[in-house]
Amino acid sequence: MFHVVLVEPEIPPNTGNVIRLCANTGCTLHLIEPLGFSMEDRLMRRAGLDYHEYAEVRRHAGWTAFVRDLQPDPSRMFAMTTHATQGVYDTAFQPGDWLVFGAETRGLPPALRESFPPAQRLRLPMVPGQRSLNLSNAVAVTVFEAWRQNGFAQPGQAVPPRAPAQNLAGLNVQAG
Ligand SMILES: C[S@@+](CC[C@H](N)C(=O)[O-])C[C@H]1O[C@@H](n2cnc3c(N)ncnc32)[C@H](O)[C@@H]1O
Repeated sequence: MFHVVLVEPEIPPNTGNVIRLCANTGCTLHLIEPLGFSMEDRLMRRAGLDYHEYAEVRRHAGWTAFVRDLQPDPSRMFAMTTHATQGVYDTAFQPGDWLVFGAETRGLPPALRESFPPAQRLRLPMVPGQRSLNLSNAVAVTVFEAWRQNGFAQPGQAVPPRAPAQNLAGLNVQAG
């Protein structure tokens, strides 16, 4: 459905959780090296519960190699960062979009982050004073918002038309 891109992830269970999430939601996972662990790491495998057999996981030697080899459409790539003003919930996602996440302790490298147009740098809301979400949680809520917008379409299935959103009083409101 979507491409999830983890740039230089560091903590094995986070990547394991994301492998499982990608299997659950039909996303392709791209891991941008260097990784902070071995793919054989026990904690990563336990979190992934061998879901890597069900998720497509591709490794890339670095960001440059990733872009060169896959040539993702730059207009459909989104950098997930706390250094953004555009909200995930104000963005319209399409099947095949590329959702790019930074490393646990460092986030996205500033030069890479700044290479995305401001409208494609997206932030998840947090209450004031919070630094960031856990990486695998950030991936999960972003993928589910993007998937929700696309009617939870299944692989090989056309995207169902969006039903009008309803407010709490049950009145139709304009879909955002
Ligand atoms: C644990 S966070 C990185 C924290 C890092 N110290 C920083 O300041 O960016 C790991 C990744 O999760 C994603 N993330 C976490 N919280 C986020 C938020 N509120 N909005 C958007 N992305 C977020 C980003 O891709 C981030 O690079």
